[in-house]
Amino acid sequence: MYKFEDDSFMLHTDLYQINMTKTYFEKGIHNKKTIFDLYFRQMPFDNGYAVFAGLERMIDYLQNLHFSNSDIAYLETLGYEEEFLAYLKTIRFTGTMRSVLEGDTVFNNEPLVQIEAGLAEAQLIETALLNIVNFQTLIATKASRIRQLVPNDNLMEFGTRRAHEFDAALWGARASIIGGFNGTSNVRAAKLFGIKPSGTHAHAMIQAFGNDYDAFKAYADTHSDCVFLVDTFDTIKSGIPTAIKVAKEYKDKINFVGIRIDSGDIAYLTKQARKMLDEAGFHDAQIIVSNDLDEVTILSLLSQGAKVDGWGIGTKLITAFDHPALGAVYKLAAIEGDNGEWLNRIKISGNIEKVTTPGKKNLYRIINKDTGMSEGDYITVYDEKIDTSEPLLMFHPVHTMKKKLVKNFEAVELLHDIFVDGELVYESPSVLEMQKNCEENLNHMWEETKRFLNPQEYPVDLSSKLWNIKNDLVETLSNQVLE
Ligand SMILES: Nc1ncnc2c1ncn2[C@@H]1O[C@H](COP(=O)(O)OP(=O)(O)OP(=O)(O)O)[C@@H](O)[C@H]1O
Ligand SMILES: O=P(O)(O)OC[C@H]1O[C@H](OP(=O)(O)OP(=O)(O)O)[C@H](O)[C@@H]1O
Ligand SMILES: O=C(O)c1cccnc1
Repeated sequence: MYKFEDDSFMLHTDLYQINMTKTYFEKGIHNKKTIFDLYFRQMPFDNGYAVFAGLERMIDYLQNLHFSNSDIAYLETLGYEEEFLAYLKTIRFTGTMRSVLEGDTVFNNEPLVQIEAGLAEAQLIETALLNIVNFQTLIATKASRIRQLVPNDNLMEFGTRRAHEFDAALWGARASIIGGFNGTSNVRAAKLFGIKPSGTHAHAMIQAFGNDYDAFKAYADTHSDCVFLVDTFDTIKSGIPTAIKVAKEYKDKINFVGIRIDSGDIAYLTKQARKMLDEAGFHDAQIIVSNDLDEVTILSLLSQGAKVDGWGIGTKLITAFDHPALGAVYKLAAIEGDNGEWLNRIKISGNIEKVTTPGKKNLYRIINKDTGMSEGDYITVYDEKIDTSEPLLMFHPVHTMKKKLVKNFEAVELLHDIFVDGELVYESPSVLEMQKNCEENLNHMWEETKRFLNPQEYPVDLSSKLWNIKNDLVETLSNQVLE
């Protein structure tokens, strides 16, 4: 299908990255060491936390980073010169990558991924890294929001048909599992990522047989686990009674898992369904619902006392319907000076929240040892030591009068070495382990951070040392502009 057998992801970048690389190369600064930070500024869905996802794909991308022959030949047709192309051919990822882990709860304005690499290398990978993290983190976060509402129910991701093409369906399914879903209808995702495939059947099958009874029987003849879709003609008058009838006729010949309702008033219908199934003795039969569900409809259905055991959620999850982009950015924080020292770099903005935090940094989660709960995240200069034997002063980086003194705490490092000087030193766990990691992270978060609506802002603070460095740099640069 693709025209080039050696197509690579290297050109999955914005043209301006290649143009900047050309400038760096021709000016001889392409190998200067740099630090880039990847972070987002606004909490998605106005949620109190986000769930990080995308690391495994970033690793795969960086491991295979190279311009293929056809990439180079294509760039030649765009007019890039031979010497520059010869240099591009040599590019591999030889830098150091540090990252938070998949399933970690993360927050705005903290470095999630830190790349320490030559300027050209670090620049060229920006677009792909953002492309991966922005989507996967968004979907994992939405999945986790849904999971918080129904901690014990079966959550199935049904979105492939409405996803923004194949890749979104695949990686979105995986992200949903990291955020807490039990299974996905996408069989390829299940195969590739070792996750649970889940599914029932569609109206087409009932239509093919012409009536509920023949269709359910046909399904029962050909499967042991049976979930019957009961809303094709009339849920109360035909679908549910017929499902019960077939389940009684087949008794132990099938495992009557339950029914699915995909239209109508879900609160009313599930209450009726529960009554009818219970009266027939099928107390364990599950009621699964679907139809354009999201957090808001689920919350409303719960408040109406809907009787639901399983939720199939597609369109609104896989497209992150109410907040379609995370908005993560990738900013240069430091560059090597002529004598090998780090020169801090900053991007000034009229909006104080958008001013970048300069330099090579470390990120810690401050866990209160008395409560086991997280007091906030704390960003330091990379070689700064946190003295856990002394109380720690945490203060809001913009509204500095908001402060607290934390005692008896531990500082857990959140950025892990993934590549060191080009060598992969990290092995990704299974997707289910990532889901477990997410649950464990959430166990350290206060309910006030996790609540669905208007959560409390989670502190992401700078150490005094880093705060001073940032403010001094802002001061110096704004004075320069004035002069
Ligand atoms: N009791 C309820 N309270 C709140 N929302 C509900 C309730 N029951 C269903 N919904 C939601 O209302 C919307 C109904 O959409 P719509 O009118 O398109 O469905 P429908 O006509 O019942 O079914 P369809 O068009 O799929 O055959 C869906 O998003 C559904 O999840
Ligand atoms: O509603 P979602 O959250 O996206 O979940 C997936 C939907 O996909 C199927 O519908 P189908 O493609 O047959 O369309 P329809 O039910 O909207 O007619 C299924 O019956 C669900 O309703
Ligand atoms: O298995 C199902 O019921 C299913 C799968 C995809 C989309 N809608 C429903």
